[in-house]
Amino acid sequence: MEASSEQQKKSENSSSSSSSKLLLYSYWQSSCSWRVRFALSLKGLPYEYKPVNITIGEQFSPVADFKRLNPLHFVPVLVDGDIVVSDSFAILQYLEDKYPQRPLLPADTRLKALNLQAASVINSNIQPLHMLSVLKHLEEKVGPEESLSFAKLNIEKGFLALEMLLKDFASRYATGDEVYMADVFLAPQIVVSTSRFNINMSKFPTLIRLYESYKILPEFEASSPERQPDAVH
Ligand SMILES: N[C@@H](CCC(=O)N[C@@H](CS)C(=O)NCC(=O)O)C(=O)O
Repeated sequence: MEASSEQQKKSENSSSSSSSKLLLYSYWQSSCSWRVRFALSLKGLPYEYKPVNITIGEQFSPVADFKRLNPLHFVPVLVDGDIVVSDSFAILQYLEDKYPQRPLLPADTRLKALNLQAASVINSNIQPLHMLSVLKHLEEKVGPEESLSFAKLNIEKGFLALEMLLKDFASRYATGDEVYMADVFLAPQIVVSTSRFNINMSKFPTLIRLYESYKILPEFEASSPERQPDAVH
């Protein structure tokens, strides 16, 4: 009896979140949002797009009450029924557990660790050092030139680490011939670094080569900033 009521509860829980449409709070130019859009697209999961314009402070709007979704006021946020997950790293792990189709992590433990490490370098040691609020703060306190050189220095440092980490494993994609989490983090980061921060990629031959593979992936193209409903052309 107990087992069956437990099973029923489990199936109610999963159906309550799997029957409702996924919602993604996103900003078209946000690389962190792009990672999630890319992952959703790879997994073939439809979702409703909820735009949050972080350049005009919509993430702080008391009307939208965004802090209830993410107390840090950052995009992306994924809502799956009554489950709310923020931070692209956590969101990708959540998607991996809940929607295992087209895995974002390989079964091989070494390659899995490498994917997590590469994603973490971008999530912890590159993007947070060039994010909007950090650069705005530096611009005000130290100046626009210093703020830009701080961002560039940290992107290059992170890319150098990724180049070293991946060069012996990369094939068509970062850790072999399948697209995994490292790629999902790396592809948008390369675009943002070159287009917004003018990073010269010649020092990173492995990353340049990987980008050639990303460019032609339909899931990457479909999740690109220009293809989003809030894009300004
Ligand atoms: N580690 C977080 C970082 C989130 C983050 O920094 N989001 C940026 C956009 S990529 C943001 O919302 N910035 C708004 C701000 O800086 O105020 C994630 O991967 O989701």
